[in-house]
Amino acid sequence: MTAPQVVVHRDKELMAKAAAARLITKIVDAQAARGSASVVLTGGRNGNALLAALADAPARDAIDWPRLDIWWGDERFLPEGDPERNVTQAREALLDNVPVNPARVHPMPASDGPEGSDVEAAAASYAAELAAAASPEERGGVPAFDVLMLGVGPDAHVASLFPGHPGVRETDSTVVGIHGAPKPPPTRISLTLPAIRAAREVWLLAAGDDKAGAVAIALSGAGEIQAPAAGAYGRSRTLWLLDRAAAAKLPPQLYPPASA
Ligand SMILES: O=C1O[C@H](COP(=O)(O)O)[C@@H](O)[C@H](O)[C@H]1O
Repeated sequence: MTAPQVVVHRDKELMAKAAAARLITKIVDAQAARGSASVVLTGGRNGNALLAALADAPARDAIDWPRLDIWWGDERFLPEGDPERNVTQAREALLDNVPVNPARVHPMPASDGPEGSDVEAAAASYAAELAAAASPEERGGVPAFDVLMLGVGPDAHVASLFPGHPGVRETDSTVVGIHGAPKPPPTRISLTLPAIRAAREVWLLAAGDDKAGAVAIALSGAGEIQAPAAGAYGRSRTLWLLDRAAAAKLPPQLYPPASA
C-alpha cells in the first residue's frame, strides 16, 4: 500500500488542466521507458473535464497515441452509444479527436453487446480481455496499468464500487457486475479493488464542495467498505488531485493552511 499524496489546485478548471499536463508527461515517460503505455479512464465530471483539458493541450501531440492502451475503471451498463455511457463521453471529450489505435481502446461491454443484458457475463468478458493483456509476471490477471484514474463520488464511491455494496467486497474477480447502484443507472460494471490496486499509479480526482466530506473521510482512516476511495491505491503511487473546495475538510496535516 502506498501512502496517499495530496495535491490541491485553486479550482476545478485548473485541476483539470494540471492533471491533463501530468497525464501527458506520465504517458510520454512510460512510452519512452517501455515502448507503450496504458491508462484506465474514469467517468464522471472530473474525469471528463480532464479529458477535455487534454484534448485542448498542445502538448497532447507528444503522446504516441497508437501506442497507448486505454481501459475503463467502470461503465454504466447501457446500449452502445448511449450518451450516459462513460466511453461515449470519453470519445466525445477526447478519443474521437486523437489518433488512437482502435484495437487498443478497450471499452467495457454495452448492454446490447455480445453478452446481451447479462451483466455478469459482460463483467466476465472484460475480465478475460484484461487477463489476455496481462503478462505472466503481472499480478492477478490485470495489466500493471501506468495510471488508473478514479473520480471520487460525494459518497466516497470510486469506479462503480459503492459504500456497503457487494461489489466493494469482491476479491475473487477483477471485474464485477453491479446491481442496484444508488447512482443511476443501477446496473453497472466495475473493476474491483484488487484490480485497481494492480496499477502502478492510482490518481483520485475530486473537485467541488460536494466532495469535501467524502475526501476527508477517505483520507482520515475510514475503511474501504464504508468509503471505497480509501481502498484505492497504487503499487508505486497514490495521488489525490483536488481543488480547494474538495480539500476544505481535510485535517491540517494533509492540507496545511496557507501561511499569511
Ligand atoms: O457514475 C460515476 O460517478 C463517479 C464520480 O462522478 P462525479 O461526476 O461525481 O465526479 C465516476 O467516478 C464513475 O466513473 C462514474 O461511472
